[in-house]
This record gives sequence, C-alpha cells and structure tokens, in this order.
Amino acid sequence: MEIFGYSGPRFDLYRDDEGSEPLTLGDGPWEAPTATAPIDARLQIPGSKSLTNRELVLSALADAPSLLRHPLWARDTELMIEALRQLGTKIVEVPGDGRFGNDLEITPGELEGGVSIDCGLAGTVMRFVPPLASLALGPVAFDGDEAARRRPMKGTVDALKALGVEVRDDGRGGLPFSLYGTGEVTGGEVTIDAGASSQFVSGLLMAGARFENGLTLIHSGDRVPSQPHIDMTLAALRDRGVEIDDSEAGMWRVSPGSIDGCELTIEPDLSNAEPFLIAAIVAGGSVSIEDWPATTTQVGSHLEHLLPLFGAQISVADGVLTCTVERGIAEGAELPGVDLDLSEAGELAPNLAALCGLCTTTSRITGIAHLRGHETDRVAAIAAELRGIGCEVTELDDGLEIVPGPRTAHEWRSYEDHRMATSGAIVGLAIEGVTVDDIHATSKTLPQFTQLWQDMLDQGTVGDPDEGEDDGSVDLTAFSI
Ligand SMILES: O=C(O)C1=C[C@@H](OP(=O)(O)O)[C@@H](O)[C@H](O)C1
Ligand SMILES: C=C(OP(=O)(O)O)C(=O)O
Repeated sequence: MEIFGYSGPRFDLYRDDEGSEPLTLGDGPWEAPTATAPIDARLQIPGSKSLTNRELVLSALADAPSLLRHPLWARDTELMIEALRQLGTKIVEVPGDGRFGNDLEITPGELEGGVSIDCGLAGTVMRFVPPLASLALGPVAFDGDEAARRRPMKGTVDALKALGVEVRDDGRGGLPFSLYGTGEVTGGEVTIDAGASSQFVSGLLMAGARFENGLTLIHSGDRVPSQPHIDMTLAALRDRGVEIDDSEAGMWRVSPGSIDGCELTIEPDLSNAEPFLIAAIVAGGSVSIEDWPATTTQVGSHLEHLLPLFGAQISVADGVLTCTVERGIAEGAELPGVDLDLSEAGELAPNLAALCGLCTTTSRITGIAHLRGHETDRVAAIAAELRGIGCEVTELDDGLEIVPGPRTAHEWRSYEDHRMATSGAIVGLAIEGVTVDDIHATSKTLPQFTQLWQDMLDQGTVGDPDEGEDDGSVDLTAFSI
C-alpha cells in the first residue's frame, strides 16, 4: 500500500478486514439497564487517557527511561504504544500492583521512519505523534479509521510544513498523509489556528522542546478550546524539566532542551468517571469514585462544580469522591434545566447533554462548536439521539438547546463514539426500552464499561439488606479490547 509516496508495511491493528482479532464485545444492540432503586456503589476507574498518552509521548522523547504505573489499557493508548514502538521506542510491560493491568517501562530510542502509523480514531495519536515523528529519520505514513479522516488535522499539518518538514497530503490537511523527517527540526516561530482542537497545541509543544531552537507557537483565530488540556501538557512538560513561557495569551515558548525520564502513577480518568457519577443523579443514591486526586490537571475535576448544578451533593474524603442525591430522576425527581458553557470541558458535554435530556425544563450547552470535529459530529449526534427519546433539540452555532420531552424508548446510536455510547447508558437508566447500538465504542477509552456499569447497579441499593455482602469489585485486568 502507498500513502503519499510512503510504501511499506501497513498497520493491521484492530482491523477486521486485515486479519486482526475480531472485536467481540458489541454484538448487536446492548439493552441499557433501567434503574429500579437508588444505587449505592463505590468504583475504581482505570487510568486517564489524556495523561497516559502524554506521558507515553514524553517518555519516548526523553533522554532517560520512564516508568508509568496504572496506565490506561484501551484502544487509544494501545494505538499510541504501537505507534511509538514502531518509531523506535522500547516499551515493555512490567507487572504492576495488579489493579489495572501491567505497568509500562519506556526506554527512548533513536527515532526512525520507514513505518506506517494507525491513529485509529484517537485525537491524541493523530495530533501528538506527527510532531514527534518529524524528528525521525525517514518517511512516516499516518492514517486511521474512516471517521478519523474527517477529524481536523490542519493545525498540526500546517505547523509542520511551516517548520520545514516535508509533508505530502491531498491538501485538505487531514488524514492520510506522510511526512519525511530528516532526523532533526530547526524549530522557531510558527503561527496556527488551533480553534478546532487544543490537541494541535499540545502535540507541537511536547515535541517542540526537542527542536533545535525550541518552539514559539502562536495561535491566531478564535478561542482555543479545552484550555485545561493545554495546561495539562504544560504541567507534564514542566514536571520533566522543560522550560515554557505561557505568560502571553495565545502564545507558548518552549525552550530547547532535554526532557527528563520519570516514574509516575497515572490518575484515574475523571472524565470516564462522569457517566457513573451522573448515574447517581438519575437513579438516586450515591456513587463513589476511589483515588480521586486532591489536585489534578484533568478537566474531569470540573464535575465537582458541574454536578451540583443538577442537584447533586459532592464530597471528597480520604481520596474518595462521592456524588449523592436525595431523590433520583428515575424516582420522580424533577430537575430544572441548566445553562452551561463547556468550551473548556467539551469532553464532558455528551454525558451532561444526556442528563439535560432527562431534566424537566430547557437547557442550553454552549462553547462546543469544536465538538463537530470529535469522534463524530457530536453536536448533531447528541441532537439526533435526544430527539429519539422525545426531546426537542435545536443545534445552535456553538451548542445545543435541549427541551425535554416524553422519554420514549429508542435505539440510541453510538457513532463509534465512546461518549455517545455512555450517554445512551445514562438515558437508559431512566427510560425503559433504550438500547445502545454499539456499546463496544466504549473500548476507545474504557473497555470495561459494561461490566463496571452492571457492577455499579449490582453493588447494592440504598437500604438493601444484602448490601455489603458482595464487595462488587470488578477485575479491571480481565478485559481486553
Ligand atoms: O489533549 C487531550 O488529551 C484532549 C484534548 C481535548 O481535545 P479538543 O481540544 O480537540 O476538544 C479533549 O476533548 C480530548 O478528549 C482530549
Ligand atoms: C474528544 C475525545 O477524544 P480524542 O482524544 O480522540 O480527541 C474524547 O475523549 O472525548
């Protein structure tokens, strides 16, 4: 096969049509369980996708080995591991404490081309790996799922071209494309429009430290979304000894220099905790998440102030966050709608929108125009699926207006999007007869989703005499994608 001049072996990860293992989880629609009583559950959530994939990239760019404990094992992170291995990084699984699968030992190597990278549908792979691959010697081809070819890539591609890296593509600025690294990048100043994704900025900044003159990245255009994700990148770089000046809005200066190796434990994915915490609001009762970090760069921590807008009480004690409501929606609680600007926390929008669809008055979610370039056009997908359960939904320029409706049974579509799949599970708690067409989409970041969901419901209900007999723990190492 050939991708813009690159011809060599093609990736075969996760591709049924090319002889890889068939995917097993989502055969046919999944019947979303309905809540029959308030829940009382305590859960462990596997590692953060955003932290795992940043630390993998930084470990590959570092000048010494790193150890990542509790990395996320899911499609997005396995694609990242495979991409970095192909580019010359040694990544070895080592036994961890057994809770979340193996840990990872990463030894950076000379970056080498002559490979083809499967980005799947992972924004972090398609936006973080090309800047790193521009430091390799030789051609590197990039492609991904059909849906990935529709995701914006222009910020990354334009920046690499402006930095003098030879990129061959069809001019759309999307996948597929090939780049031809010479083993070094001079660096310097480059201006891009990062309005479509913060990941353009994050990917360039991480590799920028390794450019000969570092990188001064300037954003021109409307506001960059997902600022907390950029802050996460800056923090991860600084923790590894990289100097960055971000004192001027829309400009980041990364000084050239080495990136330290390190040992660290990946926090649980707080955005993946979201549907479980929302389940308490829908079913009633409480859901607790273990190992909730006291301080974090994860945008999922915004749930601590977002969920109270829906009547939840949030408490954190001894590293456990608990979301409690006195009366759940499924028990008849009537929640007024909300007005939310989610420009910083777009990744939380699909599940919150599902909750808005179960409120009793109109909600507006704004600041999410860029979600049209996520795994699917999430603005359109949320609108279509909420209409399916009887809501009246208007697509706004940068968001959605949701007028709740009669809560009718519906086959909720996932659109290959993990967060669309989990939002179907949320509405299913309150509406009998909801099925999710492809719950397997959750394998992108949480292959254990259905088991954890069922476990949450089985753990015992408030006032249940059997509560406590089963600790309800799910073996998080037992599932693979
Ligand atoms: O850098 C990251 O890890 C992410 C950045 C955000 O991307 P966008 O800025 O494209 O929304 C977020 O939505 C995505 O889930 C993860
Ligand atoms: C937008 C998301 O993913 P990605 O990292 O693929 O952009 C997401 O997880 O909500």
